[in-house]
Parts: sequence; C-alpha cells; structure tokens
Amino acid sequence: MSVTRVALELEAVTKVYGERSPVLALRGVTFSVRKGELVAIVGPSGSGKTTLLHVMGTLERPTGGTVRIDGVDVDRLDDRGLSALRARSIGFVFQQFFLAEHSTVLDNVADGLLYAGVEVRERRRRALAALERVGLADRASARPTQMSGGQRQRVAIARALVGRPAIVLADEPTGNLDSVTGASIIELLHELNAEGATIVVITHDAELAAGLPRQVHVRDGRIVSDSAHDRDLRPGDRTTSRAVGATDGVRVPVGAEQEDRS
Ligand SMILES: Nc1ncnc2c1ncn2[C@@H]1O[C@H](COP(=O)(O)OP(=O)(O)OP(=O)(O)O)[C@@H](O)[C@H]1O
Repeated sequence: MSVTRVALELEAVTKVYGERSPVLALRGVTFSVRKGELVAIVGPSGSGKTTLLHVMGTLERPTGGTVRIDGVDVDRLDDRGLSALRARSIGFVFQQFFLAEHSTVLDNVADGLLYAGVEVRERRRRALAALERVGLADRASARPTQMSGGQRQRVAIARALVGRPAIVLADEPTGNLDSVTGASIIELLHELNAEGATIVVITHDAELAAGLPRQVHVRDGRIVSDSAHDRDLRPGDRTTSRAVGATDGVRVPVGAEQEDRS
C-alpha cells in the first residue's frame, strides 16, 4: 500500500436522506485532513456535522462523491472490507461515551483491539499503555459506573487510540460534560495531537473550536470556511502557520524557508 500524508480526503461528497421528501444533508463537501492535524468541524444544529462525521468514518456511504481513508477509496470496498478498514484506521469518540458498564476500564479499552487480530494479553498490555496516555492507568480495574463523566470520556478516548488509527473522529466529545471538565478533555486532545494523533472534532461550540489549530465551518451541508484555506489565500502573511503532517514534527511559519537562507 502506498504511503500517504493525507489521513482522510473527501471530494464533492453529497448525502441525501429519504426519497419522497429528500433531505440534502451534504451538498458537495471537499476537504482533506493531513496526518498530524487537529481540526474542528463547527456549525449550527442541523448543518450536517454528524452526517459528515458518519461519512468520514465510513459509518454511512455517501450518495455521491469520493471518500478516501488513509489512501483507500472506500467505494471500492464491500461492507466487510469497510469494517476492516474502520477497525484498522479510524477511532471514534462520541458524546455519550458508549462504554460497557459491566466490563473493567482496561477491558473497555482492550476491546478497541478486538478486530485487530491481537491476542488478549497483548490487547490488555496496549490498553494499559493507552490508559497511561490519558492519565488513568491507576483506574484500570475500575468499572465505568464508578467514574466521573470526564474520566469516562478519557477511557473512551483511550479506546479510540489504542489501535493507533490513522484518524480519530470525535463527535461533540465535551457535550455531556461541564465546561471545566470539557476544557480538560480538549487539553488532552491537544496533548495527544502533539504526540502525533490525527484528530477531527465535531462541535457546535465556536469557542471550543477557536482554540484548535484549524476550523472548518459547515452550514446547510456545505463548507463555508476553512481556516487552512483562508491562510493559503494570504501568502503574504509571514506570521501565519500552515498545517503540516505529523511526520514533519513542527508547524512551519509560512515564509520561514526564505528567512533561513539569509
Ligand atoms: N437518518 C436521517 N434521516 C433523515 N434525515 C436526516 C438523518 N440524519 C440527519 N438528517 C437530516 O440531515 C440534516 C443534517 O443533520 P446532522 O445531524 O448531520 O446535523 P448536525 O449539524 O450534526 O446537527 P446537530 O448539531 O443538531 O447534531 C438535518 O436536516 C437532519 O434533519
């Protein structure tokens, strides 16, 4: 398989729900996320954010257009192939956490590797490492019911990350949390991104989105602004950063290359 710096790519993606009175939820969405980016998708209720997340995450097929995950055109895959791609390449975090209440925290995270063909001891070893990354290694044997909302969301994030997916998609991850706890989850996403994780966060919270390096605004099923492109349109602005891949390691100020030559 070819190596790509693009984690996810959408080209002219449309999504129509229903037939009799069709709802055009996505009206031609084109954008891409490079490896190592942390992107906020923001927009009002009903603008198409969740539909977009479902299409990006291959939970739903688009009506038209192309979706590529880690270089693979998902249209070429049957449902089984799609499930395998999802298990390998995408981690999901949802507002409602979706943890198994009767399993331990460790097993909840280890279950993120169920379809990765990894034997149980190795699954648990990697799960413990993921819990360490989110600061919850000491709660590995607890049950989700014994934890706060913020801790549960950390467990869900560890589960999403445990398979080292190409991309993590988070749908309103702070929606069920108070603002202080929500801020700590966003801080955690920043830390994980700094360590190399590629993350897309869907939110209707403009303030939360403003703190992330790239904001994509959705309205009526269309992208109406993308801060990455806005920056591209202002090449003279030497203080502006452009997003680069995780393998690049750092964010490069536009124009820095020229300055280095002097
Ligand atoms: N399964 C479905 N069947 C029919 N219409 C749908 C379905 N899912 C979403 N829609 C419609 O598609 C449009 C986009 O919905 P979507 O849930 O993606 O928006 P959203 O921005 O995530 O909204 P919210 O912030 O309220 O969750 C809306 O008009 C919605 O009513």
